[in-house]
Amino acid sequence: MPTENSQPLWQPDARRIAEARITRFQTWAAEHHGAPATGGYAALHRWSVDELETFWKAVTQWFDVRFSTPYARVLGDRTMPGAQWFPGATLNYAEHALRAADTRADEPALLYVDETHEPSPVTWTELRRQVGSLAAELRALGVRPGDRVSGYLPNIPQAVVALLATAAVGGVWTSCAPDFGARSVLDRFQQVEPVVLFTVDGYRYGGKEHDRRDTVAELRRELPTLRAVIHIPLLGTEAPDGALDWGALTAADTEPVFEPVPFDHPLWVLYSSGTTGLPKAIVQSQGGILVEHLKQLGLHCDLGPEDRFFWYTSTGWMMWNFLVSGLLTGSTIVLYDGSPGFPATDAQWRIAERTGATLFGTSAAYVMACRKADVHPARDLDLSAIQCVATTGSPLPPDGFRWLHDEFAASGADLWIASVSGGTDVCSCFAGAVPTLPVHIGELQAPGLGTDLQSWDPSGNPLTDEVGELVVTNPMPSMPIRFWNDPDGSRYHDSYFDTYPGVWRHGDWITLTSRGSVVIHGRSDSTLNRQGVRMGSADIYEAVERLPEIKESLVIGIEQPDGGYWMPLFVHLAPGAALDDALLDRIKQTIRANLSPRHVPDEVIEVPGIPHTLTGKRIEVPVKRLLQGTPLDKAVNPGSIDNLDLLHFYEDLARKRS
Ligand SMILES: CC(=O)CC(=O)O
Repeated sequence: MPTENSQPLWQPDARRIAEARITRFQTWAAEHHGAPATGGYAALHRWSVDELETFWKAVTQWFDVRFSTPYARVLGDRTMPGAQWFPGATLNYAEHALRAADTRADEPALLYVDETHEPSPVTWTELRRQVGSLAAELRALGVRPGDRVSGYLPNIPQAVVALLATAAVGGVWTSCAPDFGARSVLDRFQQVEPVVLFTVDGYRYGGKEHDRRDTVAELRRELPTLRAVIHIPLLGTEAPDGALDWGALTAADTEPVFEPVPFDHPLWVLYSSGTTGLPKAIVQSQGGILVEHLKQLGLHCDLGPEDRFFWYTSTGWMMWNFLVSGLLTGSTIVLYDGSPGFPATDAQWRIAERTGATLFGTSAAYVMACRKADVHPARDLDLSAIQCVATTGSPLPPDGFRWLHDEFAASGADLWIASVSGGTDVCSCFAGAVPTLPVHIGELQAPGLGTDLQSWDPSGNPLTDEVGELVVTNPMPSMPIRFWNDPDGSRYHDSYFDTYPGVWRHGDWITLTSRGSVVIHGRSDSTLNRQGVRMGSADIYEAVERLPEIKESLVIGIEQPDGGYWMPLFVHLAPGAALDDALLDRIKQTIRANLSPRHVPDEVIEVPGIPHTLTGKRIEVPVKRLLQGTPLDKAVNPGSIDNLDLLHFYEDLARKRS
């Protein structure tokens, strides 16, 4: 597999290698913890998984993690699921995120940018003051450790303040982006029963204002556990009846008080849609996220106080939480609230230029869109501060690597391209950026430290240079401590551990190459994953099948060779119905209003029927495989299908599309 690509596209120079934090960490860990001093990253990685406890102890020391109560040991129990990290320890995530306020008081912690592209700084002192004020108000409102605090907010400074204030009091943060419809938000927030809701009145996107006051009113009606609603007047409206005003709650000059919480105390709930049922409500811990993100951002992304970290994301995606954790490394983080391509495709590059971003993260799809639109960011803009362009959401296709490389090389820049992959489930990366390793086209540089990433065949044999299931054979601190709405842990177990007992199976196809790099090939199950946003097909069925004209439907998503994602919705119509423009519009409108614009399919295709298993389950994976070109006899077991003839339609469609 790796031989076609034997020459790296990029190689870090000696200065970059010597100055990288990961190099300095390795030298220090060799002196203090017995890590290998030679052998480069491969040796360090091997050590980090073989000596897992020593590695994580070293991470806490290197990053000076402040334990309020010391830990008894690093790993109490390493069984997955249920590994116990740093038992006995207490600490607080928010305290670490605000540490740079002690030394860089007047420098920006946040650079906020809206669609005017004018950056507004929030200094470390100001961020710390607002968090202090809001944390005191949350306590006064009766918020106690473990209470859930929710945000229906765009990517604005107030969202960061609310997350940190919640963490400071030991509350559990959870957020949805305001382009989510009421049903999507309620499917998430009703599971966790928040006591506080932070909300905007609306948001601006693509040059337009989107008033969300009706949705907010619906959320308030349908979330009976709310004790307080805090109104952030992004569109300038008055706080509705009974809502508190953001300005009043963040006005005091109050030092934050950080609740020392157990290492495995919940920090936040993230959501990830599976194929059925409500979105999984994934709970990650304060300590687990703290150490994983210090490792990932401080060592792999090489971020520190001199950096400006910009990742294009919304609050509904784990990359937002990852971006906020940039504060842990003392970096300034760049928050952009707006359309990725407004007023033109190059918008994100312009924001990177205006903010002096040193690490610019985006989706692989955005890179491909720029290439297609003939954008020349490095030629037309001053991007000299950028050291690294990172991508995620889907694997960066080879043409994306070449385009980025050539664009920057032509302007004399030495660009490190990091394609990274992980997921909401661990709020981090399994593989991706390593500043000291070469980059090969189409490949992630290497598995992350402390992550025993492997590719397994169905019998659990490790594969090299062959496609297999992505598995992680050791616990990672940011793996979920549990799912919120899952008292016996069965949904958590079934999501990752039912294929290979005791081993995390992620649901991606992966190749580990013999040179140590990684190729991700897309989902190995039927989860929809559109540029990193995972969606449940069941949500789409529920919305669309409310229309009387739709008898049944089936949605799949296919990763395209150019990095795009094709998400067709197949509809079997009720007798007498016709898929005309009016019905098409209503289908799209229903999905947009009930779920979100991201759920709207790329195409709606009428089909003679939806195939099922003999037990009546729609067969999404076989249809996906047929459309990816797998022959029918390999895509399905014919004996397990209720109406095999229906599959010929999808087979024909695949032929026509190829
Ligand atoms: C890091 C990631 O894997 C982000 C995503 O694509 O969900």
